[in-house]
Amino acid sequence: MTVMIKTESLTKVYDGVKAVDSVSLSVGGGEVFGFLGPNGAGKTTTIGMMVGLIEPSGGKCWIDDIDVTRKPLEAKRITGYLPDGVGFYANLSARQNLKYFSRFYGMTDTASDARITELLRRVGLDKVEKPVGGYSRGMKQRLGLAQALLNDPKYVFLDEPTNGLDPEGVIQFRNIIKEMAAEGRTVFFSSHVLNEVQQVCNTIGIISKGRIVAQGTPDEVRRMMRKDEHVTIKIKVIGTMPKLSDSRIVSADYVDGSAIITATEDIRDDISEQLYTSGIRIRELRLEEQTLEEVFLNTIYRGEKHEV
Ligand SMILES: Nc1ncnc2c1ncn2[C@@H]1O[C@H](COP(=O)(O)OP(=O)(O)OP(=O)(O)O)[C@@H](O)[C@H]1O
Repeated sequence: MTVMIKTESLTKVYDGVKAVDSVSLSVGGGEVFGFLGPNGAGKTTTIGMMVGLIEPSGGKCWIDDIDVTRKPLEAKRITGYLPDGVGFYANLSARQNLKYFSRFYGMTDTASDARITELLRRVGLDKVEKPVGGYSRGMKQRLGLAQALLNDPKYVFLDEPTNGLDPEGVIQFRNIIKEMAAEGRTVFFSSHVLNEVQQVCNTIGIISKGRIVAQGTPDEVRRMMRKDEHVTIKIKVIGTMPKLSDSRIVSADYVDGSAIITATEDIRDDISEQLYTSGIRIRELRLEEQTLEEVFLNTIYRGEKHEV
């Protein structure tokens, strides 16, 4: 897959502290990329630099081979952006708000009217006439999405789009993201909720304290993060489980015919050999897979903030 969004050592320093620290990411065309990290990790700042709103202290970002720092206007033409906490004119309707934004894209009235009608229908706001001031958070988010799609962008950046939405709103949003991907758009969206990201993303990047700590498909990230972790092995035998001796065992819990072993590496073959030699029959011997949730939680407590 061709890489269409790329950052290289993207860095932002605020008051001597690196809010974003050498972030290098690559996202393939048509992918849905989940940018995952806890509050304050640097997601908004990274996206701000990627959409040309925040000037980086260092590093580079390309969208579709356009250098965003050097040609921000060119990049904005093919980019849609839903900021965290999107703002609208409270006394105008959804249509009037979108009409106002469409002027920034230099769209003709006929073109924008047709596009706005289609987008309002898509986000389920075509029948709502009241001013946006009376909208729920979910409705405002959906209107924000329509605004982000006004210029029919190839690249869509969504900053915490499901934050504060009720479960039904989250499902609607997820479906719209899937639709956008099916239309061939590349979607980059941030979240601090792992489940959100797992449901719709082909690839994910985890940011913690300004640094990327893992990147790849959900499976790859799981494996990558597990590499320097201890492994957990579950054993069940017929009869009594004997104590095992192996210098790579970090801790062990023995209960009747079973044991849970934490070791520095996968030692199942050696365990199997030991049990076999002692004449013990194995009923179960398996490696406990770490869930992506556990990987995420372990990861976010690891990153270090680097002083300049
Ligand atoms: N304009 C600014 N001036 C100074 N510090 C800032 C500024 N913007 C962000 N920061 C700091 O940079 C760090 C990263 O913030 P950022 O908003 O990018 O994180 P985030 O992952 O988007 O979190 P959240 O989900 O809470 O918005 C935080 O420590 C924040 O306080």
